[in-house]
Amino acid sequence: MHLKAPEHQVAGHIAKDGKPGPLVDDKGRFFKPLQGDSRGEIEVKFYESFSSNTEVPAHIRRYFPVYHGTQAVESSDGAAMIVLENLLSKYSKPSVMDVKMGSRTWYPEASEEYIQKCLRKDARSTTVSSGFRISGFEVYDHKELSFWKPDRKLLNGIKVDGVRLALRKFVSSNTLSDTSSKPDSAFASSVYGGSNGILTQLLELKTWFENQTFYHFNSCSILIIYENESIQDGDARAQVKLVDFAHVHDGNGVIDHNFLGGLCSFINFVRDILQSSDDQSTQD
Ligand SMILES: O=P(O)(O)O[C@@H]1[C@@H](OP(=O)(O)O)[C@H](OP(=O)(O)O)[C@H](O)[C@H](OP(=O)(O)O)[C@H]1OP(=O)(O)O
Ligand SMILES: Nc1ncnc2c1ncn2[C@@H]1O[C@H](COP(=O)(O)OP(=O)(O)O)[C@@H](O)[C@H]1O
Repeated sequence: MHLKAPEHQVAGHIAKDGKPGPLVDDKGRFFKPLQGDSRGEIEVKFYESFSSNTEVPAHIRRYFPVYHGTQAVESSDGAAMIVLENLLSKYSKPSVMDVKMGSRTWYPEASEEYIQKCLRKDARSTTVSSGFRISGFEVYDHKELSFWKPDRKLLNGIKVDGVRLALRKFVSSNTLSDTSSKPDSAFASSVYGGSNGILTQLLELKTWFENQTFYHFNSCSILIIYENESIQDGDARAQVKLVDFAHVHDGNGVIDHNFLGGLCSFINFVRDILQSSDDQSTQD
């Protein structure tokens, strides 16, 4: 089995200091190392529960990676990994964004030290103010014919205006590394809009989150993906997926207000960008 590091990982842990990072194979699978601190255990428990939960409707299940169990990976010194569907295996030039949901990324059961660390990051980013933060993104630049990724440390400190700009850049075709050029939002309507677009998918997820009380998705991310190879022919292949369940807890019959609030806020940002790009094209 030939495994390699994923080409388009936009956030999260990577192989460092002797610790394994995620890997992908050529059969469409993504291997995520089981993290210590009970995180790996929690994530496996979530996937096992979710996979067998017959009350999750099929149209919601499609927003989650398919789970293929766990496996010791020889080429990674026998490290235990969670085997998932590689969400990008069918994309050739994907643009990808990771949005960490919720106005708090900590939860009362965590250690005081961990809570303080999360609180600092939440306050410095738009987590507290807007209910989500952009953890990372990568976008294909159609002028430069290459991928562009903003610096993660800079991205962690952006405020509301920075989020609006990032969401525009994510759907723009012009030179993105040039800070003086205004993002053209050329693909806003094909990616964010339409009956298969990001907004429609987010709204479908929101309807489920308004009712589901099985899980509390602490510190979980939404991945947004689209294909640049076909976007200029109007085929965006836009997808919303949920990832990172290392801090999911039982919902115990209570709505996940933290995730739901962040999702509503994120929907408003996306809707505003769609609205302003519609207004712009009417003026042109
Ligand atoms: O260790 P750090 O400071 O890089 O923090 C990780 C975060 O990176 P950040 O700097 O916030 O972008 C990282 O955030 P991203 O997934 O990169 O958005 C995770 O929150 C990670 O925790 P976990 O995988 O959810 O358990 C975080 O790891 P822990 O701090 O929970 O170990
Ligand atoms: N199933 C998947 N398929 C493809 N890419 C993925 C998948 N899961 C995660 N990723 C990529 O890896 C990144 C980190 O994943 P995540 O589960 O959040 O790891 P961590 O727990 O280290 O934060 C995501 O931002 C995304 O780029």
